[in-house]
Amino acid sequence: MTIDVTPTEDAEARLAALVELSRRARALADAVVLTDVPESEVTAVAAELAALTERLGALRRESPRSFELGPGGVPRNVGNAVTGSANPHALPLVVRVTPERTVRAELSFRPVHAGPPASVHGGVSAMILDHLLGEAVAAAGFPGVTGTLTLRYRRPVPYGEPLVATAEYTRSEGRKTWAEGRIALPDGTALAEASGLFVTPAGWLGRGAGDETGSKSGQAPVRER
Ligand SMILES: CCCCCCCCCCCC(=O)SCCNC(=O)CCNC(=O)[C@H](O)C(C)(C)COP(=O)(O)OP(=O)(O)OC[C@H]1O[C@@H](n2cnc3c(N)ncnc32)[C@H](O)[C@@H]1OP(=O)(O)O
Repeated sequence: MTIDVTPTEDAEARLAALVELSRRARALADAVVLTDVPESEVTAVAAELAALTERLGALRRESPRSFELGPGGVPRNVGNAVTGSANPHALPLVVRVTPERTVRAELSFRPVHAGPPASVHGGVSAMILDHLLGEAVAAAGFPGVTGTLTLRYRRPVPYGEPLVATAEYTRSEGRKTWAEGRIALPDGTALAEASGLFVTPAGWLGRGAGDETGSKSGQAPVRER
């Protein structure tokens, strides 16, 4: 098979193509869980998908893309399972830091996230809240990895409807930092609430967090403790 990727290809144009591919892959996943076409058609599509998967696999990376600096030195993580625009698994969640250093994301779950009838799987909500709480501690200057995460599911979380997820730092003690967050209806009605303890790995102190190779990720440095 001919591999149509050359070393001279513009990296940003290629990333844009991967973002579009991921968007279409998400639409495909929703089509799969909703389709009612006959078995022969399902089988034919599966065969086409197998061929497409083989084409993409002709040249593989060791692992998905991780933190990197985009245009203008802005850090990004396009391969992330929650926020990665180039990861079909991601919503992708777009997280904004408010002037008060809380974090906020507008989101809408899709049919592929279904758990109980007509609502989102609790583990999917937990994944979103885990990430958002992680963003909140990072925004406060205490980036870390999740130590514990506690959820309270108040009401079924619908898919296909606009929702709002928010989170904020609450306190810090040594390398431990706590945060709280929730997924809510646009009117503020809480559907799922989370609290979490994040631990800053000792190796992150004194440099950009989440960067195993140094501070070039551009992430906020860890705050003095
Ligand atoms: C700009 C872009 C932003 C980007 C922002 C991106 C946000 C991403 C958010 C995603 C977050 C994830 O999913 S992270 C992935 C899921 N989490 C993980 O994979 C973590 C795996 N676990 C580990 O790596 C480790 O166990 C650590 C780092 C958590 C802890 O190891 P350690 O550093 O050796 O910790 P250790 O010295 O034993 O303990 C330090 C202190 O923390 C406490 N401690 C340690 N672990 C725990 C725990 N699980 N639950 C409670 N407490 C704990 C200890 O009791 C101790 O308290 P004391 O005695 O001092 O009082």
